[in-house]
Amino acid sequence: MTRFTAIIFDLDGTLIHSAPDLQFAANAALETIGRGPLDLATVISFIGNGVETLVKRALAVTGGGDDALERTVLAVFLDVYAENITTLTRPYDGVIASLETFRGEGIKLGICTNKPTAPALDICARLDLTRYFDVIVGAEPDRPKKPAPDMLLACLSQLGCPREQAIYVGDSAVDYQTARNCDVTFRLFSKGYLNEPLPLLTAAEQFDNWHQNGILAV
Ligand SMILES: O=C(O)COP(=O)(O)O
Ligand SMILES: [Mg+2]
Repeated sequence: MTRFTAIIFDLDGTLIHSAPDLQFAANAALETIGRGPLDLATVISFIGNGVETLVKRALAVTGGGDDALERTVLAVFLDVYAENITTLTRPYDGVIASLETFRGEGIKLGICTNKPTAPALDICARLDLTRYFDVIVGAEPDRPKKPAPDMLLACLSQLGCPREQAIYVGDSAVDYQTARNCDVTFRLFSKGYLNEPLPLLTAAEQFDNWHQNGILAV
């Protein structure tokens, strides 16, 4: 029997392919200040550190911008995103079946995402994911984002799970570092939005297909 009793997942690029809706909102926000659109690969390379960073990076590559412009563009981005949050966003193939399997095995499930809490909850509700999770922790203004340990520790505490019994599954260097900062076992979904190289992971520490539930292998 496995020693793991809880699995906590990152959201964007791990459970869901959300980049096309994030790209739409980013480009709509850029358009309001006369900036041209970004392609999908560029937007994907900006995902993982939260929406503020995504907007900051989008402004930086289209001509720059100060804090006031960042705030203005972020507000438009969030408004547009709220209206188009699951237009194109879908769970990766095999995610639902995996969640069903984990629940069937009595494993506690959580989400720990740098996406703000409101859109994270909205997406889960619209994609019928909410029912699988005991806790969903999103970014809050007064809490340090990943890779700071705070969010993942909050998730563990709400699950009542000791850190040595948990796995954190993510798609990015931010997620890897978060798990390390919490001393939690990490598994990489390698077909998400990895945009920085990671230290060498063994084959058992990563997977590229949700139809293989190998992430629970020790
Ligand atoms: O909002 C982001 O930048 C990333 O969100 P994630 O933590 O779910 O990958
Ligand atoms: Mg991610």
